[in-house]
Amino acid sequence: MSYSLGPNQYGKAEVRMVTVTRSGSTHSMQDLTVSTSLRGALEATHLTGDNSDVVATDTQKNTVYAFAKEEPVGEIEDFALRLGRHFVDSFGQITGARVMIDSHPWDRINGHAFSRGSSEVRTTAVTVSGDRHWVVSGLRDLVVLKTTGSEFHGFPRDKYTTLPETTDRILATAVTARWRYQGSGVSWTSSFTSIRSLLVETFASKHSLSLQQTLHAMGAAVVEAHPEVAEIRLSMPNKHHFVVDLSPFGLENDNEVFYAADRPYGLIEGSVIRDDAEDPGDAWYTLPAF
Ligand SMILES: O=c1[nH]c(=O)c2[nH]c(=O)[nH]c2[nH]1
Repeated sequence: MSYSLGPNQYGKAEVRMVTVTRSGSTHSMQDLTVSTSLRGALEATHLTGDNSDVVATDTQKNTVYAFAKEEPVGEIEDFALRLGRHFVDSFGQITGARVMIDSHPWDRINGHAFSRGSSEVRTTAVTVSGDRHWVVSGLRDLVVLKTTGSEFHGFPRDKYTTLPETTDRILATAVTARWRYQGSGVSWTSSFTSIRSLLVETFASKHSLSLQQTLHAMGAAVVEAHPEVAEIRLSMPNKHHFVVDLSPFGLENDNEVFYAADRPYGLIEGSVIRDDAEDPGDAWYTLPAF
């Protein structure tokens, strides 16, 4: 029986870091979760335990904190690019680095006090390899709901089908979106802000015959308006709201009282890819599926 070492990577996952910058009595903060992951000539540690090429995950964590002090963190994409570039350029045996950052929102109360924002998270995953890099940004847990403008009917019925057809239902989901940038000179935050509003506005305004159709419309709106986006992937759980049967109580329920089920949920996932999208190269550097 023979075998060999397969693809591998290693790093520090979920480094929690809060930074404060002060401009007189007005303070600003960033609340980040940073994960680093390195690839390269790392056979020795796996095969013999020789660690001479292993940049310790503890060192990776320290680098995150030190970089935040040495230069303002700025936009998460730029911070991730600086970190990834550092690992690849500083260590000959490290050929690839992926830095993933989640940014957790806080709302300002006054100059130096904040309240935790929604559970929505802004994300980026930057991969550096040789002298190339890929930036995949997105968001997670963008929870949206509409009380009308959603139908679901025309699906096949067999002996296991009980779902009634509907021409008016609640549609709710928690959007995870990731989009791969192409080209250069992207203004990360303005691109993010515009993409986020397109997702929200399309969800709200597009009359829905299925969550699949809504997902595709949301992705298409982004790709149409943003030439810097090569591809967008969306993962959208169908947060079912079932009309409660009130007939046992002699009451009619005219789409007014719902049971908000938390599981199971339909999970609708899909992507929209620009026809002339830049090739992301090596499969390792493409997005994980959804
Ligand atoms: O928008 C929907 N898509 C489905 O595929 C599906 N399946 C289901 O039971 N309800 C729904 N709703």
